[in-house]
Amino acid sequence: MTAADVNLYLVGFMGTGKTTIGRAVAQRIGFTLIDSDQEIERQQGRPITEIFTQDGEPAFRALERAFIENGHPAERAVVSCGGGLIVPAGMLELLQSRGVVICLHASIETILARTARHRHRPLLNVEDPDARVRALYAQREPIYRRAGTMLLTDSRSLSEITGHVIRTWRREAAEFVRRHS
Ligand SMILES: Nc1ncnc2c1ncn2[C@@H]1O[C@H](COP(=O)(O)OP(=O)(O)OP(=O)(O)O)[C@@H](O)[C@H]1O
Ligand SMILES: O=C(O)C1=C[C@@H](O)[C@@H](O)[C@H](O)C1
Ligand SMILES: [Mg+2]
Repeated sequence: MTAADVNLYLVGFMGTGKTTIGRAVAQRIGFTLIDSDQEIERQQGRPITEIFTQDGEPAFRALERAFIENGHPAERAVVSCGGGLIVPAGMLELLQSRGVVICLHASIETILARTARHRHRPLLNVEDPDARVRALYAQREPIYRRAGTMLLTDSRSLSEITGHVIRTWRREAAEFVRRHS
């Protein structure tokens, strides 16, 4: 594999911009964009909220693992990962064995603002979504912090973040190929 073909995995908390940035990055570098949430919904023929209510969160996490293990291309893909995909043990290491992992970060205030208007995130369909976001953010921060290069997205334009992600991916893809050759 050459560095120009190495997959890019975008991880991070809900609302950090993985889907939005993933789309822009894939377009710029000519890769296929795959959003794990959208792909799982397509395979299952039902929205994530329904998977959570009908089968429970552990069933959804198993679908995420199957998607990473054998449900996406091994090369030339930008994979926008669901916000909790790297939380279960072993998932981060699995991603790191397949390509470059970049974590998008945002402050809690920014996340609250970006997630406030949406109802498609089952974990936030509760009486007090702000409290839920704060609790999950605190619980997961240590996991995101060790998930590869972390890029801050607060008050940065989409094009600035996209450029930064692409430069980081280029540098780390070269290292990835060196390590795996
Ligand atoms: N840098 C940014 N500046 C302003 N708005 C942004 C930025 N990044 C993302 N947004 C907005 O925040 C919202 C959430 O973004 P997006 O859906 O890409 O996040 P996500 O990380 O994919 O979330 P999830 O984990 O729930 O899938 C969208 O409305 C998007 O337009
Ligand atoms: O942070 C999470 O656990 C989630 C984030 C979304 O991308 C979806 O994968 C789902 O709503 C769960
Ligand atoms: Mg998304």
